[in-house]
Amino acid sequence: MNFELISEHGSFGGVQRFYRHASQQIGLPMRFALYVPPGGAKGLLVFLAGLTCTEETFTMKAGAQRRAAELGLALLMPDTSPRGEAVSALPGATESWDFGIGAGFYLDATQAPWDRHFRMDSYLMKELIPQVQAELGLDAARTGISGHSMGGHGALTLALRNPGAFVSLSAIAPIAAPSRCPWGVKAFTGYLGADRDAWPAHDASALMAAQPRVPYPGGILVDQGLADKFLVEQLYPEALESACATIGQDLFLRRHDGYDHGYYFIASVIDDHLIHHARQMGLQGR
Ligand SMILES: N[C@@H](CCC(=O)N[C@@H](CSC=O)C(=O)NCC(=O)O)C(=O)O
Repeated sequence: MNFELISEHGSFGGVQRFYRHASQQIGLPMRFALYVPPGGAKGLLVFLAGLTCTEETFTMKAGAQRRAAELGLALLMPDTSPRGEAVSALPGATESWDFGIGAGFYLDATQAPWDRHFRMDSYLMKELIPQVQAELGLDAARTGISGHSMGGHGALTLALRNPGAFVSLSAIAPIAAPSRCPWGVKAFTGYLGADRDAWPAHDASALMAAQPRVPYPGGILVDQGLADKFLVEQLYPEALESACATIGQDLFLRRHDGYDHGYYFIASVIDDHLIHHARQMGLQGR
């Protein structure tokens, strides 16, 4: 494996590792975190983090390792964008927290100068996930994807753009209709261009409404806090709800009073997401 181990830490009988590797797709070094449960992985959950996050954020703040260990789930936590001097030097890469570094939006940019390194879709789907699956001896039937906010957008869009790549799908407070919200409009304009014809292919609600068949017959789990300051302006869960209803996709959209957009909310619902994925993989849930 061409992964350089940065650190490893015992965790609930398994091991939490942090790696660096030279990414062919990104053209730069990338970091990621991988939790391997005791006894080896029976399944793999990819969790994509949100704006401003790194591979450390979900790993250190969500508290997912305890239940992952019980379920036999490995957890893969990628970074949220390319980083380094070559990226920091790009105009606009560091000026705001919702674009550029820490804000890769899990797509392949088509617009210069972003198209050179901002290739998070190809990085994940053609490079990192296949390499980690091979390392763990797992295939798509034992791989699920989830994410938070921008990462929820990433999980939904990568799953819908790549039929058969994942057996299970969930999201926490996802950006569900990026073509309609300020975060998404800014990212899509910068990375994909102002021509909106290119946007529906990266918009979860548009993708869902266009599915020729129900993509996740076991249902999709989405949790949303109602005290989330980004809910009305940025997230649009009702657009995903409507799109799922249009094609007959079961969506378990749970709205929670009193929870905001942060990691206290994620930590409060993450066990249910791990169980959802384990069940879809045919692993025994508690
Ligand atoms: N700096 C921002 C807040 C940024 C923020 O809330 N990021 C979220 C993801 S938002 C959508 O993708 C996050 O997960 N942050 C990491 C954390 O540890 O909470 C501001 O000033 O509002």
